[in-house]
Amino acid sequence: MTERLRLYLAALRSILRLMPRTGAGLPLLLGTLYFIQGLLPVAFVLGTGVVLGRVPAAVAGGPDSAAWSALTRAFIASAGVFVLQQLLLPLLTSLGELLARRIDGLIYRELMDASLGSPGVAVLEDEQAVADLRSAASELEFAVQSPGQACAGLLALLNRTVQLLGYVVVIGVVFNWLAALGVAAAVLVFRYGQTRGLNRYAEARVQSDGARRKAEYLRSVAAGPGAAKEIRVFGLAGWLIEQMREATLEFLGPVWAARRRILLKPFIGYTLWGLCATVFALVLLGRHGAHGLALTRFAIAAQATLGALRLSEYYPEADLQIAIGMRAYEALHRFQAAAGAVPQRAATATAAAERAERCPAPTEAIRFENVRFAYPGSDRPVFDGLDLTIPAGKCTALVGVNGSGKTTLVKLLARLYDPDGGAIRSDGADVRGYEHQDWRSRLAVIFQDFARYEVSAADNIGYGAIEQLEDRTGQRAAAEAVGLTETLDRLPRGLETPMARHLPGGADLSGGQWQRLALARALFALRHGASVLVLDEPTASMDVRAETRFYHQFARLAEGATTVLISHRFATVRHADHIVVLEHGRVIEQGDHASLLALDGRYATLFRLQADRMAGSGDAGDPVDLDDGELESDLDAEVDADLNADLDVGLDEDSDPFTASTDTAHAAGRATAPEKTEVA
Ligand SMILES: Nc1ncnc2c1ncn2[C@@H]1O[C@H](COP(=O)(O)OP(=O)(O)OP(=O)(O)O)[C@@H](O)[C@H]1O
Repeated sequence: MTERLRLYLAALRSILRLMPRTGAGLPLLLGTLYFIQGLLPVAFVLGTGVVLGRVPAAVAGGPDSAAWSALTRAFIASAGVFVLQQLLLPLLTSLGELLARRIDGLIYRELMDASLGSPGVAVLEDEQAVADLRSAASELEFAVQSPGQACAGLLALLNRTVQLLGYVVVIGVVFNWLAALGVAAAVLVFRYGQTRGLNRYAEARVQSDGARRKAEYLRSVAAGPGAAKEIRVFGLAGWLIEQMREATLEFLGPVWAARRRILLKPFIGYTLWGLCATVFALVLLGRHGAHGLALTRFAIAAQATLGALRLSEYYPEADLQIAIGMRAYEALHRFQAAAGAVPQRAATATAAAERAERCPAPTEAIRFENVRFAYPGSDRPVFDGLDLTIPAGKCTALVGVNGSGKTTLVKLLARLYDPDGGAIRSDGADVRGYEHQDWRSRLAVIFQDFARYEVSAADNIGYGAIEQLEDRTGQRAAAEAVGLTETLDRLPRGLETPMARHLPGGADLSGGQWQRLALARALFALRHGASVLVLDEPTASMDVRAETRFYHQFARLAEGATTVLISHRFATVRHADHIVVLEHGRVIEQGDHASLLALDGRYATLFRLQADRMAGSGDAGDPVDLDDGELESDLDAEVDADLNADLDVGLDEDSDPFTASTDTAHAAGRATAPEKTEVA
C-alpha cells in the first residue's frame, strides 16, 4: 500500500469516527435523507414510465374511464415524488452544511491541540510540518473545501450511489441485465476519470502552495501596518506591486496549466467512452422497443438509462470538497504525527498546586552537564560539551557576542528543545524527568521577542500565571514594580484597557513600556510559584533612565529567585553575583565582576574596550527625558547619580575583537567611565 493511500485511509477512518460526535443523530438523519433522496429519482422514473404506459388506454377510454383514473393516480404519485424531491433538496443542503461546520469545529480543536500541545517548538520550525499545518488551517478557515465539507460530501455520495444502484436494478428487471451492467460500467469508468483528474488537480494545488504563500506574504506586507512606514520611506510600493503580480502568476500559472491538462484530456477520453456506451445502450433499447417491448417498460428503461448515464458527471456537492478537504485532513494528520502533542491540563489553582508539588523549586543549583545541541536540520552544533552551573537564589548573567548561544541556552532550560547529549539537572534531577508543564511552572521567562497580547493590560500581566488571571491585586503590584502604574492609570480603562489601538477603547504602548509590561508578566509568575527568572535582554527597548531604575530595583524584585540575565550591556551585568562569558557555545570565563577584571581575560578586554569608547564619547551628563515622569524623587536622585557611573556596551560578532553596537549609542553621551578609572 502506498504511503499516500495509507494516509488517506487513516484520515477517512478518523473523519468518519468524528461523525457521531456532531450530536443529535445528525449524520444518521442526513444519511437516511440522502438514501431517500437517492430512491426518489428512481421512483420518479418508474412513475412517469407508468404514466406514459397508461396514456393510450386512458385516451381510448376517455375522462370517465377507469383507465383515465389509473392514469391520474399514477400522475399524482409521480408529481408527489417530484415535489418531495424538490423539498428535500434545500433541507439536505442545510443539514449537510451543519454537519460540515460541526466536523470542522472538531477538527479545528484537533489542530489547536496538535499545535499547542507539542511540548517543544522544533516542529514549528520544521518547514514541511509548518506547511502541513498552514494547509490544514487555511482550508478550515475558508470552509469551502474543508475536511468537514469533505465529510458531508462523502455522505452525499450515498444519494448518487443509491440512485445508480436503483437505475441499474430497474434496467436489469424491466429490460436486460447485460445492458444494466454495461450502463453501470460506463458510469463507473467515467467517474473514475473524473475523480482521478480532480485528485491530480488537487495535488497540483498543493504543489503550488509555496508560491501561493509567497504571494500571500507579499500581500500582507503591502496591506499590513508592519512595513507601511518603510514601504513609503524607501519608495518600495511600485516594486512590491510588481513582485506581487509575479508571485501570483507563479502560483496560478501551474494551476491553470494543470487544470487544462488534467481535466480536459481525461474529460475528452472518458466522455467518448461514455458516449459510445450510451449510443450502444440506446441502440439496444431502440431495437428492443421496435421489437415489441411494452411501452411502460420501454419508457422506464430509456429514462433509467439516461438517468444513470447522467450520474457519470461531476458532483458539485462532493467531488472537489472530497479531493481537497481530505488532503487538508491528511496534512493535519502528518502534522499531528510530527508534533507528538501531549494533552494539556486545565489551568486551575489546584492543578498549579499539584504541579508545584511534583516539581520542587531548585534550592542548590541548575547544572548544564556536557550539553550538546544542534538545531534540527543543522549540522553545526551550538553547544558541544557545555558545562555550566546556575546557583539557586542568585543572579547569573550570561555575556557573549551575537550568536554565541545565550538564547539557545534559555530555550534548552525552558525545554523548548531537549539536548542531543548531556543533561540539564535541577538539584541533581534531570529536568527531562519532569513533565514539561510541571517544570515550566517553575520558570518565568521573558524572551527578547516577547509576546504582545491584544488583550487587557491586566491579562497581559496575568498570562504569567494563567490560573491566577483574576488576581488584579497581584497584577497591579507587578505593574507597580516595573514602574508602569502611572502609565496604565492614564489609559482610558486603566489596567482593563485592551492593548491594541484597533480594539474599542484600546491603546498602544511604546516599545519600552511594552517591555516593562512583559517584565511585569514574569514578576507575576514569580509571585505565583515560579522561582527561576530568565530575562533575555530585558531592557533593550528601555530608555537609559528606565533601565537604570529597573536594575536598581532588580535585586529586590528578584529576591530569592534563581535569576538568569542575558544582556549585552555590561552596566547591566556587572551587578550579577555570577557572570558567565560564552563563546562558540562554551563557557570561557566565569566569576563575579571584580574577579573577572582581575583575571584580565576576555571579559576584562571587552570591558576596557567599552570603557575606552565611553571615555572618548565626550559629554556624560545629558539630561534624560522621562516618558511618563513616574520615577519617585528619591529614586531619581539615585538614578541620576548612577547614570554617571554606568557603562552601556553592545557586542557584535562582526567586529574583532568587539565593537559597541549602535543600539547603545543613546547612552554613550551620558555615561562616564568610572570603571575605566577602576580598571586602569
Ligand atoms: N531556530 C534556529 N534554527 C537554527 N539555528 C538557529 C536558530 N536559532 C538560533 N540559531 C543559531 O544558533 C546560534 C546561537 O544563536 P542564539 O540565538 O542562541 O545566540 P545569542 O547568543 O542569543 O545571540 P544574540 O546575542 O544575537 O541574541 C547562532 O549561530 C544562530 O544562528
